[in-house]
Amino acid sequence: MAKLNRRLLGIEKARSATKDSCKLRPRAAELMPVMSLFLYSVTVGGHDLALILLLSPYVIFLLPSRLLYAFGFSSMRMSTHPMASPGSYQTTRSRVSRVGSKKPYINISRDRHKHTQFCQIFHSHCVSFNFIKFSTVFLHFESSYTNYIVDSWGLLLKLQTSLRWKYSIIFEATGSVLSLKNPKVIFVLGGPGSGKGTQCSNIVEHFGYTHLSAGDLLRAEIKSGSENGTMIQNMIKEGKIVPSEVTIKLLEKAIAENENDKFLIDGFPRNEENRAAFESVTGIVPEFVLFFDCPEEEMEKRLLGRNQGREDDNIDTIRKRFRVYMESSLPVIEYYKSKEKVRKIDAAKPVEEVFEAVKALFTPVNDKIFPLNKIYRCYLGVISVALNIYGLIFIRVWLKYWCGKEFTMRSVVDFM
Ligand SMILES: Nc1ncnc2c1ncn2[C@@H]1O[C@H](COP(=O)(O)OP(=O)(O)OP(=O)(O)O)[C@@H](O)[C@H]1O
Ligand SMILES: Nc1ccn([C@H]2C[C@H](O)[C@@H](COP(=O)(O)O)O2)c(=O)n1
Repeated sequence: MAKLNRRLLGIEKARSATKDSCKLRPRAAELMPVMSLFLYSVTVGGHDLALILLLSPYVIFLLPSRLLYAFGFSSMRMSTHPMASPGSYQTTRSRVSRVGSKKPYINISRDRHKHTQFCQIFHSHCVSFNFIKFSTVFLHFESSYTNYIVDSWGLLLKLQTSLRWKYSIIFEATGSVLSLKNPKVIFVLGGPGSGKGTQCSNIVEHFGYTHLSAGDLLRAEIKSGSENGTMIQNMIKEGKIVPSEVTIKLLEKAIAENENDKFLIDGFPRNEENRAAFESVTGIVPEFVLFFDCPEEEMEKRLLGRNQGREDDNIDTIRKRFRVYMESSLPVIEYYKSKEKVRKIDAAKPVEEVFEAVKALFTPVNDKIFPLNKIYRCYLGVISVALNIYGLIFIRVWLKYWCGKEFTMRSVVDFM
């Protein structure tokens, strides 16, 4: 029970982080012109203009759904959903799927034990909400008295055990809690000792990303005394790649528990299996792959001089890691090259020079042409609103004195 509570707490945290990031969605930049037009129309422009604005597709469709989304409401339009039909469903530790179907639908996040149940859907409907679609499904469990609620965030709640059915909202996605968080992910790849960790620290400092090192997460798992600890330790000692399932679970948890939505995933994916499994489990496709290219002799020199007490920084393991890198990790880089996602950096240069090259990739094009800090951006926003209003007043005056017409939507349309 305590374990379940801890798990719930973690998911609850992920849920609030997701909601927080959603709250930021309707951007000021997006709202400003509409708000200024609206302000103008209710104060100076006349009621018919305000009415037309209120009836605009943006205000009718996008704004309410964005606001609802921001506040976590759901109900919108009902429709039928292929999944939401009576039938037999199988729940395992982390999935609910129709019996015989491989496609996972929800993250049920039950417990550590492989737990399979069979359930029957006896009522369901589907809700489409903006670009998200989820279904409300009542499940009848044939083999268990334990009932849970699974909501669209992958949240698990315990129902009264007297109830024999289960109410759940199935989020049509990849089956990961991360589907709603929709984080921005950059994979950081390169040989052992190429300087991935060093440069990630610089990126975190300058660009507000969260750094997740797959190697660090695995080492922390060993230290935590988890059941996988010994297996991970042995594999790292041998320079081998830990099974994807283990690493992905650690990454998923770290992303879900972090409030940030921008992540540098360092040292992952290390092989084709890592890559394919991560994409299919989380549904996340990287923005790009930052590839640190460095000759082996230089990497070897750096690793031998690292002095961080890492068990795998000895010449035997280093050689094994190089072999695994050439055989398993380079094909992943080739794969992303074919997708035009690789940004290659010459990592043999001194740290500062490497970071200059990295910085160029992270600096938005606008900032390169016209660097503005936040205060100047605010000024610019206020100026653009003022110009909007000024422009409208100008059109109004111009219409009245030169064309002899009142400024209504009709007169603007007639004029055009
Ligand atoms: N450009 C550089 N020039 C010289 N030394 C560097 C450079 N970048 C990093 N180093 C040093 O090389 C060592 C390895 O760097 P770092 O830990 O960043 O590599 P890594 O790619 O993250 O390694 P691993 O894959 O083993 O975790 C560190 O001691 C670091 O200080
Ligand atoms: N995706 C990954 C990342 C790392 N490992 C293991 C094997 C590596 O030798 C070790 C250290 O990683 P590093 O800190 O050098 O990035 O961790 C893995 O199995 N799978």
